[in-house]
Amino acid sequence: MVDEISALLSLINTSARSLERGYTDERGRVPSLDDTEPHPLDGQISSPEMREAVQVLEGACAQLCATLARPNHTVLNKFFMTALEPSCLRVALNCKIPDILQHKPAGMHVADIGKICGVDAPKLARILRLLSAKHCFQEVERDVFANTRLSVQLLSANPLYSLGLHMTEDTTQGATQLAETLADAEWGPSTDPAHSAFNKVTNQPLPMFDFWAQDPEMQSHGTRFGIGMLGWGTAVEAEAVVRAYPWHALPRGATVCDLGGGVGAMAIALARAHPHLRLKLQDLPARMAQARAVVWPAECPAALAEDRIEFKAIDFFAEAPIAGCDVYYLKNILHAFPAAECRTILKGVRQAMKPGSRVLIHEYTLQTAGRSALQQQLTHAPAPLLGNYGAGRIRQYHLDVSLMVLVNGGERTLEEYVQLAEEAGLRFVRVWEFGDMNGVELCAGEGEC
Ligand SMILES: C[S@@+](CC[C@H](N)C(=O)[O-])C[C@H]1O[C@@H](n2cnc3c(N)ncnc32)[C@H](O)[C@@H]1O
Repeated sequence: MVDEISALLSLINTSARSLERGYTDERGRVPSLDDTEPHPLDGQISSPEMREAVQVLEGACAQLCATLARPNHTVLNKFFMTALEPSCLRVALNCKIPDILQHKPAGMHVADIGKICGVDAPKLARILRLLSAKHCFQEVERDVFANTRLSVQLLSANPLYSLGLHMTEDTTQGATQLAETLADAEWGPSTDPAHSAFNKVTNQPLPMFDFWAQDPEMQSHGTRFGIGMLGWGTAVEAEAVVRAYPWHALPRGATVCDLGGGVGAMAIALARAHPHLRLKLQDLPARMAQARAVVWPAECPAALAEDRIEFKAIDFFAEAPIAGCDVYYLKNILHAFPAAECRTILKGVRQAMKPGSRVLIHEYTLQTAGRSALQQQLTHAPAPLLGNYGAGRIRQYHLDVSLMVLVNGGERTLEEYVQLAEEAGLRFVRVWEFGDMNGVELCAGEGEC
């Protein structure tokens, strides 16, 4: 045990020093929690070294604390009581407290904050104090609160604010019915997206996205989810794929179909970084209209002017995507659907492929205990950390269960993706590690791949 503790301390030391060096290389200073101006690195995709160091640091700190603290203490602190945190955060978000505290480096008395947002000041102080204990806000003197490096991420202009509202409301409320949903004889084993904990709590029969689209009172939830997804993408550094996959090796004029690409967040990143590619964006008609008329003219006019982008509406359950593309890219699509629907989508892609086409599925690939031949291809944490980095990669499991709560969906393991692909006539080529999520590359299952 002493050896394990020394090894964990050594991992903490090495990873923390590595992060310190990563920051100081850029601007000569490690950011402080009190900083309310972003560090230049905050808006950039992390280097693989810094990303790895954060995962090791978080995993090792959590493992060390779980090892050395009394177990009943840890169960209370890390599992039971944390359930209150989303509710406290929701109060702060509803009140837009980060906005209220903006440009107030010396802080503001809670009596004044309470007056602006109409919440009882003594109660608000207790909520802000709890959040301050985790560095989201700081109590600079008694009852005077200021922003921190974390709370400025929740300014209402930041898409993370919308994500926070969605998670602290839709997800948190839905999660209260998870145990009841799993215990339900019909809903427990069901893969119907309308048999979710979210449906139990909202007591209505539509899958979440349809409910938001069809009920006028719920449309704001759909809108904030859409904005929130931009915040999610930035926080999880989804754009790492733009540099980490060898798009540059594709010949000039090679075609990439972003299937279910929404308004094109990823296609825009690709079009900007790799102007030699021709992009095809496919999604439901409303998204295509929004992409063509609003998003691309503002975000990527060069691709429009140079005719490097084509928009084509699709229902991927009813038809195949544009035929003959070099790469079919599917990000965060399959995790929302049961296996039968995924096979339909992938068979459509298979039908559209030409010899040499590739499919790139960009999702989390869940790491489980044990190391199958396929799982060997994923990076494993250094001992004595859990092989999956434990708390250092907790987001994949959080998202997996969020999907279960909201739409009865879920993330998959690499083995499950490979099986789905084979059932659709595709063959596994390799897995790419893009940091948070991974890319599962497939080819048409015949001839040379
Ligand atoms: C979670 S979003 C992912 C969007 C994008 N790939 C990304 O990662 O930002 C799922 C996308 O699938 C699209 N979608 C859902 N059902 C569809 C269908 N039947 N045909 C085409 N697109 C669909 C949605 O409109 C949405 O844009």
